Amino acid sequence: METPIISARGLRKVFPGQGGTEVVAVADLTMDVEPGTLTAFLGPNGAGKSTSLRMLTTLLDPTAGTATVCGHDITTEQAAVRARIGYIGQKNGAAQYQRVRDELLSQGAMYGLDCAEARRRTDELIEALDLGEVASRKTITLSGGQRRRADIALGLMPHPRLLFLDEPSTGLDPQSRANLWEHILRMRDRHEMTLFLTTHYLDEADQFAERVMVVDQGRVIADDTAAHLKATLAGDRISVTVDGGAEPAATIVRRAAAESGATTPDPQVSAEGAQTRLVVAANAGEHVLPRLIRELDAAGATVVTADLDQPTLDDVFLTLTGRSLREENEAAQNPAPETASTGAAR
Ligand SMILES: Nc1ncnc2c1ncn2[C@@H]1O[C@H](COP(=O)(O)OP(=O)(O)OP(=O)(O)O)[C@@H](O)[C@H]1O
Repeated sequence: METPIISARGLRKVFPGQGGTEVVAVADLTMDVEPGTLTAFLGPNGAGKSTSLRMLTTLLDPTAGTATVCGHDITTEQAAVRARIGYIGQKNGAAQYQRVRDELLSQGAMYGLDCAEARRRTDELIEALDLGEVASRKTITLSGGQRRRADIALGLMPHPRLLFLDEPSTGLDPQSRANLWEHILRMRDRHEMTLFLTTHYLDEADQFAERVMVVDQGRVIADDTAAHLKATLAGDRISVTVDGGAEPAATIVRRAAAESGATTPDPQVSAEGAQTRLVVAANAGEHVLPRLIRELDAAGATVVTADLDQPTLDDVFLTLTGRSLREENEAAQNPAPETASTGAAR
C-alpha cells in the first residue's frame, strides 16, 4: 500500500451528556486510506460520522488516539493539515449575501493566493462546477443544488489533495444529486483528489465509492468494497418456479448454487398447486440464473417464473445489525410530529 493519506489509530471522542453521563460519539476509529481513493462513510444518524470527519479535519480535538492526514498530525500540526485539505460541512459554507464570484475570490485571498491567481482559480472553478449563470448572484438566491456546488467550489479553492465532504447531497432532488455527483467525479478526475465523504444515500456509496466503511454506535462494523460486502454479507437469491414436483429441479438448483460457491446450497422448496417454488442463495446470480434455466429445461422441468434478487448495502447493514439503515435514515429525516422538536434540536 502507498503511504496512506489518512491514517488513524484508536481515534475516540467522548462528549459530556445530560446528567453527568458521557456520549461516546466515536469509540475507536482505526483506518488507513490510500491516496486517490473515494471512501464513503455510512451509518445511521448519530453513528459518529460527522464527529470523525471533524476530528480528521482538525475542527475537533480527539479525546484519545492519533491520526495523520496528508502526513501531518491532526493535533500537533493542525495548520499543516488544514493547508492540504478541503472540508465541506453539512451546513452551507457560502456566505448568504455574498455573490458567488466574490465569495470565491475572498476565499482565495484567505488562502493566500495573489489577486491574479485567485481570479484564475475562481474562473476555473466556476466553469468546472457550472456556476457561470449564477456567479454574480447572491448565494441566498441559489437553488439547493447550485448552493451545494458553490460550497464545493469554495472547498476546492486551495487545491486540496484531500477533500472531506459531509453529506454533500442531502436534501437535493434526484436530478440535482446526479448532477452534483457528475461534478464531484469530474473534479476528482481532473485533480486526482482523494475523497472521503459521508452520505445517507446507500445507492451513492454503492455506485461511486471504491471503499465503503459502515459505522454504527461509534464503531466501524464493516470496511470493504461495496461489491465484496454485498457478496460476503448478503449474497444473491435466486427463485424459480417449475411445473410439477421438486425433482429433478431441486438437485439441479442445489448443484448450480454449490458450483457458484454458495455456502448453503440447499434450496427452500415449497409446493404451489401443481407447481414447485425453489429459492436458493448463490454467488454472482446473474451468471448462475441463465445457465440454471437452460439446465432445468434440458432436464424436462419447465421453468414458469425466474427471479434474481441482488442485495443492497441496506441488506449488508441488516445482516450486520438486524436493523435497516434505509428505514432509520428515512425515520430520522421525516420524524413523527411528536418527536420533531427533539430531532431538530440535535
Ligand atoms: N457537541 C456535541 N455535544 C454532545 N454530543 C454530541 C456533540 N456532537 C455530537 N454529539 C453526539 O455524538 C453522537 C455522534 O454524532 P455525529 O454527529 O458524529 O453522528 P453522525 O453519524 O454524523 O450523525 P448524522 O448522520 O445525523 O449527521 C450523537 O449521539 C450526537 O448526539
